[in-house]
Amino acid sequence: MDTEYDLIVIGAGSTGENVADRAVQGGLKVVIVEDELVGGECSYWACMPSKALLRSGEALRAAEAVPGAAEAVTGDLDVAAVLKRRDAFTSSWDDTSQVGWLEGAGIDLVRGRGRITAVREVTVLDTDGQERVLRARHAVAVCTGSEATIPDIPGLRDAAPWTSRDATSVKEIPDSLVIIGGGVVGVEMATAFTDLGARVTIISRGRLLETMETIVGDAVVDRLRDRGVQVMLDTRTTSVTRGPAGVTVETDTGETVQATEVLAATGRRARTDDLGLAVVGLTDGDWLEVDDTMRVKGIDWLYGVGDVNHRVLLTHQGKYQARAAGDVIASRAHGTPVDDAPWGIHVATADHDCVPQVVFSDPEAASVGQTSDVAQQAGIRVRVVDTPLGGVAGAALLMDGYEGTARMVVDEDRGVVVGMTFVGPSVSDLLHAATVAVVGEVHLDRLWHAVPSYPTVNEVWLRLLEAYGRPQPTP
Ligand SMILES: Cc1cc2nc3c(=O)[nH]c(=O)nc-3n(C[C@H](O)[C@H](O)[C@H](O)COP(=O)(O)OP(=O)(O)OC[C@H]3O[C@@H](n4cnc5c(N)ncnc54)[C@H](O)[C@@H]3O)c2cc1C
Ligand SMILES: NC(=O)c1ccc[n+]([C@@H]2O[C@H](COP(=O)([O-])OP(=O)(O)OC[C@H]3O[C@@H](n4cnc5c(N)ncnc54)[C@H](O)[C@@H]3O)[C@@H](O)[C@H]2O)c1
Repeated sequence: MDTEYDLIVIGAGSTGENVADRAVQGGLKVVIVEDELVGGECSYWACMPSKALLRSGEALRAAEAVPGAAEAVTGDLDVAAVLKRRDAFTSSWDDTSQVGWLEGAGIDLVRGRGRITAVREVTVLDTDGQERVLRARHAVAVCTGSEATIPDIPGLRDAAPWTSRDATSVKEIPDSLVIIGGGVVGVEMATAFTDLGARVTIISRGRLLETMETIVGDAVVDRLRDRGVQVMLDTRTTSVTRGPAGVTVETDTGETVQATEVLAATGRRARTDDLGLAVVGLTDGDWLEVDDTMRVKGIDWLYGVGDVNHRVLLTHQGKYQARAAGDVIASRAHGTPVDDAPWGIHVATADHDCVPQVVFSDPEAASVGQTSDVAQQAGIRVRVVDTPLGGVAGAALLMDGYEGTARMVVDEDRGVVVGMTFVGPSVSDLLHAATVAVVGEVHLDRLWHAVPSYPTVNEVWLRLLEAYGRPQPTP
């Protein structure tokens, strides 16, 4: 195999695959280095298995809320079938098909642990202890992602805590699960393991889903409690001990929780510990600080793309960055013009204020852009418009007793939507229209002409515009 390439990509997760693909399409010779499974976290331990664990419960609840279908539901979830479907989505942790995709895309693969050992040089240590030195003519792209943190809570590390990987690859559902952390992983896994029959406690040091509008956390807390989950807010975990019967978790409110397993869902750290960053004057273990073309600040041949740059820890946003990075690496290699002005083809401008995200909780939450608080802190003159989703004909048809809320955040000076949040069943399908409105900075006057189809839940757009009020021509 060759040892010299135009571009070396370290990490074949969804981001690395896309950087490599775009660079090959741009005419570069590219190798990708992967230590575990081609496809990375999203395919095997994150998005896909977690959503597979959640989907069956969601489908069951949807059927139960529609008379006629509800009568046909005669039992509980079939847990074995749910896990089998999850295994199908992870290809039982076998990456053969994704390796086939790399081959088809013209990307060379080297398996092993990559480490930067000199300028534009990566040394790969394979599982047999053999080293191979690869050299890049133009660039190295670090796409090594992130991993779960285990917080410094007394006793937690010794209590064999689960991380998200253990939760999403679970083979046997524990009787009970205590989750530390009220972010996205905590909330989604509380939902999934409740669906799958575990008794769940979630301990959050603040609210749930704190980075979203408060309407989201409030709705999710109510629903989790309705479904028997013990939700402990504003509560710190002070110690964890494991005994023969499971774990005992102590908190600063004096409450104690006993459970079979404990899941640490307290965020992520960069996977850069053993990457040779010190060789190029950076600090091992740090996130990579990059510009909008994903180039590491101060090093013209090094790029950091996806989770590892800590801009936005989401698959779709990593892939978006990857399209910009793969294209700009090719342009810089060929000496062709670089379009790095805001919203140019070689930058990931949307990372700053236009990020869409769906949380697959019960009820679902979907948001894009700035929350009202963030917009206000940014100095925007904000008007917030809330409307209930249940009053929309499409929502009433979707299920009996539909409850949800939509919140529109308007920049009053520019007359555009800068943020949108939906919380309610199946709201993920409403999100992309909001993303287009926010990214496109579509003026509210023009949005009145974007007519939502009747009777779909999208009619909530009309309700929001009516609540905001239609500007009238001046006499
Ligand atoms: C439980 C969970 C659920 C999630 N659900 C969603 C979701 O529904 N939607 C969404 O958008 N996002 C979701 N995310 C976030 C998403 O998983 C990440 O944003 C995404 O996987 C990041 O992709 P990446 O390519 O940057 O990193 P990764 O997918 O982590 O890929 C990095 C790759 O680099 C490899 N690697 C690391 N170091 C080296 C090295 N030195 N040498 C060689 N190879 C190396 C790793 O083995 C890995 O394959 C979820 C995250 C979690 C934890
Ligand atoms: N549907 C999705 O898009 C999806 C699903 C899961 C994960 N993800 C992504 O994966 C990333 C990781 O998710 P996550 O939930 O682990 O992180 P997160 O940042 O969303 O939430 C972490 C939670 O842990 C709490 N926390 C942090 N340190 C703590 C400590 N020492 N003690 C107690 N609590 C502590 C935080 O207050 C927060 O509530 C997120 O950035 C998210 O975007 C996305």
